[in-house]
Amino acid sequence: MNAKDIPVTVLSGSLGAGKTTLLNNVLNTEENLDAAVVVNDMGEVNIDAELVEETETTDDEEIIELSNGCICCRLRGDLLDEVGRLAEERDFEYLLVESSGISEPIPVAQTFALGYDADFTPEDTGRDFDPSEFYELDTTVTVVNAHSVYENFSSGAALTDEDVEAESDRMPEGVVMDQIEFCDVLVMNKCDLVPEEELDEIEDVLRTLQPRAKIVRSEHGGVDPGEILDTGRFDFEEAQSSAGWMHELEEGHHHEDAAEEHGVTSFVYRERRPFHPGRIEEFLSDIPENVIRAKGYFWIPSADAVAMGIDKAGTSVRAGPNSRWLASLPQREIEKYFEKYPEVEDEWHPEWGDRNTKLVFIGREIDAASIEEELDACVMTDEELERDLDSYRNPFGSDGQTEVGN
Ligand SMILES: Nc1nc2c(ncn2[C@@H]2O[C@H](COP(=O)(O)OP(=O)(O)OP(=O)(O)O)[C@@H](O)[C@H]2O)c(=O)[nH]1
Repeated sequence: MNAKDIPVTVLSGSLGAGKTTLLNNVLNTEENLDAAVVVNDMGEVNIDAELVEETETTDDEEIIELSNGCICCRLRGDLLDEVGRLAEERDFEYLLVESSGISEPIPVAQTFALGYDADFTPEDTGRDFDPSEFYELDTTVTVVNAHSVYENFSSGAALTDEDVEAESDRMPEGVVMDQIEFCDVLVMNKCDLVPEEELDEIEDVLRTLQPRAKIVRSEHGGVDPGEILDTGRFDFEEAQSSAGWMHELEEGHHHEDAAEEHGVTSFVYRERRPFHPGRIEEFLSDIPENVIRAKGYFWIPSADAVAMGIDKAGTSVRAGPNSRWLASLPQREIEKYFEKYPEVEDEWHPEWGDRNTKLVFIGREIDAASIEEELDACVMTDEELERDLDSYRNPFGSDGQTEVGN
């Protein structure tokens, strides 16, 4: 193995701020980028990793998924385990870690900066591996949604730290503030959604909160890879002197799972039968407010060849064609796919093939049972399924994901 330290970039940012978009952008911009990627998602199903995988990854890239927990707490040992395994297996130039929207950035950074400590000994993972031997924390990046900063502060009043605290309560992660305060690069994403003349003000707010970071504006995560990879910006001494970092050192890692601490829960909805297009459209235009984020895909009969994706971030709900169902391809192609991914064949439905619905909901104190009930009511009845399926209207168009409702 190479003794050289691999620079690590840790991406943080609130739910839906655009971390995955930025990650994909960076992976696709630079040809032959020799990077390994760790994606951490809160839900049981790692939709983020699926979304990252959908974009073309070259053989040079490897994506590790860590699901159902957050890498700053419960999955911290797993993170160490995986990056240890990676370093043993092969050489690569960069390690990119996308933490879940609710991860506290400090413990994640500490994992790389300090390696094991008294609480996380190699014995915990049965591995004699200290990440700081092979990795060097290089850049901590926080992606913020410029639009939500704008929406919260557009009253014209002076912008204070309290405003941001208030915003982070709403967001609903008190973590947002930590994420802004603790980073080397602050990506102000979704600039396209903010009036041009407001951008400077938003940047001022962010700079007040985080004078040390380099602020980079972006639209759809379009950031030059050089801004976040191997920048050498992480400064252990300086980071250590920041209040949050000290606090974390003193507290140790016995904090609750960040998810529970902030009342954030998630659940997955799965269904084999299609949704009635009209009813699911209605559901999507009226998703309960405490659902902060919804992601995934569903099937409606009127769009037989394509899976409909949904993406809710803040008040915006987008839905529309996402990717083709395998079942719509020629049999020969399907067989080829089965050879490569036998698990897909295992789940194949005799009539519908791979068509199915998988939706992840993340929210603050969400009522999973009632959402499930509402979705169940969107599923087509036996009677409806007997009709000619092509006769159903597709309300989501054929042009990618577009805004639903209001
Ligand atoms: N208008 C606009 N939309 C954006 C921009 N960046 C990302 N989006 C959209 O915002 C939504 C959320 O983006 P993601 O990249 O999935 O966000 P994320 O931070 O990875 O989300 P989580 O993993 O759930 O925390 C998607 O629908 C993106 O297409 C942007 O700059 N402008």
